[in-house]
Amino acid sequence: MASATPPLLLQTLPTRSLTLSLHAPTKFKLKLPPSPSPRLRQSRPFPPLLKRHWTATAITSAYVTGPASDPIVTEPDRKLDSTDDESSLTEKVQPPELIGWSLLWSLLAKHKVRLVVCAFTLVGCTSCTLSMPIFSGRFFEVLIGSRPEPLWRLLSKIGVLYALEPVFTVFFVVNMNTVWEKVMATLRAQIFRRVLIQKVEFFDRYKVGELSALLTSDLGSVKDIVSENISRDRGFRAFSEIIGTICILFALAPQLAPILGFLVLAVSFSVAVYKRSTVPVFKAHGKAQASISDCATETFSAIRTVRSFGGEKHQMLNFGSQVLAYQRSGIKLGAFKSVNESLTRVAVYISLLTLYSLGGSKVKAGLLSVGTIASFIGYTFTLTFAVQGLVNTLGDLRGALAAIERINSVLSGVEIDEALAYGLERQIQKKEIHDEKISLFLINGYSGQNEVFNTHYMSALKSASNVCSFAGSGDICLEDVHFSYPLRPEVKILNGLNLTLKCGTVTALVGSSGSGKSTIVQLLARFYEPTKGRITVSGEDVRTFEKTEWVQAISIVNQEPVLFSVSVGENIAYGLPDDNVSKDDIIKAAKAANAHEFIISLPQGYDTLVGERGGLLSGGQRQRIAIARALLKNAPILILDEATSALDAVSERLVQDALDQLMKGRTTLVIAHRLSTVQNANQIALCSGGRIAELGTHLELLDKKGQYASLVGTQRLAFE
Ligand SMILES: Nc1ncnc2c1ncn2[C@@H]1O[C@H](COP(=O)(O)OP(=O)(O)OP(=O)(O)O)[C@@H](O)[C@H]1O
Repeated sequence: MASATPPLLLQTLPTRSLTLSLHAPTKFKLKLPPSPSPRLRQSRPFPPLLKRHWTATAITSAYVTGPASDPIVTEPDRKLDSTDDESSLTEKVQPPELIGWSLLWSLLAKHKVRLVVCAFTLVGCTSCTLSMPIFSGRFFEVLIGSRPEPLWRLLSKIGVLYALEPVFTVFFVVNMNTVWEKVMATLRAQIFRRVLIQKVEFFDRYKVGELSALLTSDLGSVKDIVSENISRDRGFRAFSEIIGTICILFALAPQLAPILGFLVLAVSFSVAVYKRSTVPVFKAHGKAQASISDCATETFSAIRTVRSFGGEKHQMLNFGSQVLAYQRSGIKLGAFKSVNESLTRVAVYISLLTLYSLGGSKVKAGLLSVGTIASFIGYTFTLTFAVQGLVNTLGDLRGALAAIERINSVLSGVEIDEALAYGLERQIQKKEIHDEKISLFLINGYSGQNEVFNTHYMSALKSASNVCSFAGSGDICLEDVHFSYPLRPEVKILNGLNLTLKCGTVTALVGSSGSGKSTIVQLLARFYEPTKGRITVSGEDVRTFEKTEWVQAISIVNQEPVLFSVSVGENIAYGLPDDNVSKDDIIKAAKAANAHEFIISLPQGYDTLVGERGGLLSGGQRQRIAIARALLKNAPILILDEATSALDAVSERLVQDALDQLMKGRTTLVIAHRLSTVQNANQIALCSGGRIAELGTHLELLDKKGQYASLVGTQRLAFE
């Protein structure tokens, strides 16, 4: 039976510092804080039972301290220390942001050499650009004879400028773009990973379209801030041209420069203020676009349902209304943009007119040379375009900041599944450092991603290698399990449920619809954690195992198995995603699952693509591939959640044979609506009112004449 003592290592540690062999052969050194709080030892077993809030400690006490990823605990965990102190738990602290300055800085810092080249070439191309109007002025002076310089010499200088500017530009653009693409690739990977490690309720809360938009449109806005602002008159170039031009204007004609400078500032200021006032319109347009994408995703992913209900017209009307909303906001946006454009132009013409009248009179009075005024005209244009460009860049920057805010608000870290994140971190740290795909998910020297893993909690985890041996040799017990779904905390689904799944035997779970059968499966799979009580395997609380390791001990075959849109062979090999699975093993599993015959009759055999979610295969074929996948995985715990209920008689027989093969020697939980499946189980548990109301064999429960007997009686047809 389960041990009543919470297995948190910290609670039983006799000394302040000791070495634990948790992950043989690696020894983990666990340093305890100088004065462990007495409350720490009395604290409840696991943080997930607590109402978790981010604290400053969560940010500073990073779990992973280096590439070797040995969990060295260096600081007391205030979350555990304060478990009895509800007031400190309810203290609201801003969770860590995914995209912040420190992350961006650490990503950019990896490309110092390229950034230095960018800075150098930026200065080079800006200098060339800013020298051009001066040479244009000199050109006019040479033409009218006021400058005693040979034309060929001047032209050759201009030629050198014209040659250098594009060369500097190429180096600037290529390096800047490369740096940003690399930063974006890492950010994209980090966002994907952050979504992946969220708790399951996070996926209940957000739509798939909303989440994929973070990686596409939102990150696209962040990418554009450099990609779309790398050309001349945008971004850094525009900024450096503005500064350079103003300096040159003051040097050339201090009497004219203040007026022009003031005008240009007025232009930029008015445009910027005006553009800022259009932010809500831009946002509404972005939202309308996202709704279109949501509607299309939902329609196409449910195309069979749409078709079966003749829902095309309904979906068209729905899509049409989204398109019209997008169109309306686009037209509104166009009006704002046109006003923007003309405002800028009006301001430019005012600048030129001022220059012509003031500058012209000064030239006539002999206070300015013709060459200088010609240069001024050039600088006026340079300045105008640069200001416009910079304002556009600021607009893009605003969009990018809004996108970052959106990404951060969705992925701010409060719903991270720490037990999963911890295991995943260890897995990817273990991978070859040279693996480029994996290195995208690791940021050397940046600890911001890792600080979320609670040090004490994680250092109490059991050895990964034990999971399957524990699960294969002992019973699984649900002890006084209470549970409510996080999105509906007020509705109690399980209410002190106790159930023992005896090692190597089959337990059938029955009960009316909505009684919580699938919920039990989700708890066993650790998609959710009990709100009270615990689940043990061989007496060990399952929370002492890393989630990534726990999933190795459990196979689930659902009514609607999901296949990936890769080949049949790859789908079966997904049972062991980390290893190189031999074709022989795949075939062996397929044969045991009664799938080999139909697979070899497919056009490309095991290399046949199965289509999106396995849509190119029949339900029974999909099911047998899922069983082959589970057979290959060879997990000691098996859960069959109505695995045959969607099949016809022939398919069911084939699948049932495969399942019988799969169940051999495993601790199995079966949820089924068919009596034939249920009555052969070693024990039958009837779930009702959030508890196990009846437990026994088929005959025992029939004799009891309780709920099971009436279920069999009243639903005999459904059962048979
Ligand atoms: N993700 C979720 N969030 C909130 N409530 C949920 C969620 N999933 C299920 N529920 C609710 O939990 C209750 C139990 O659902 P569950 O799927 O476990 O029942 P079940 O016994 O498996 O039913 P069935 O036999 O119809 O599959 C239901 O009232 C359901 O509405």
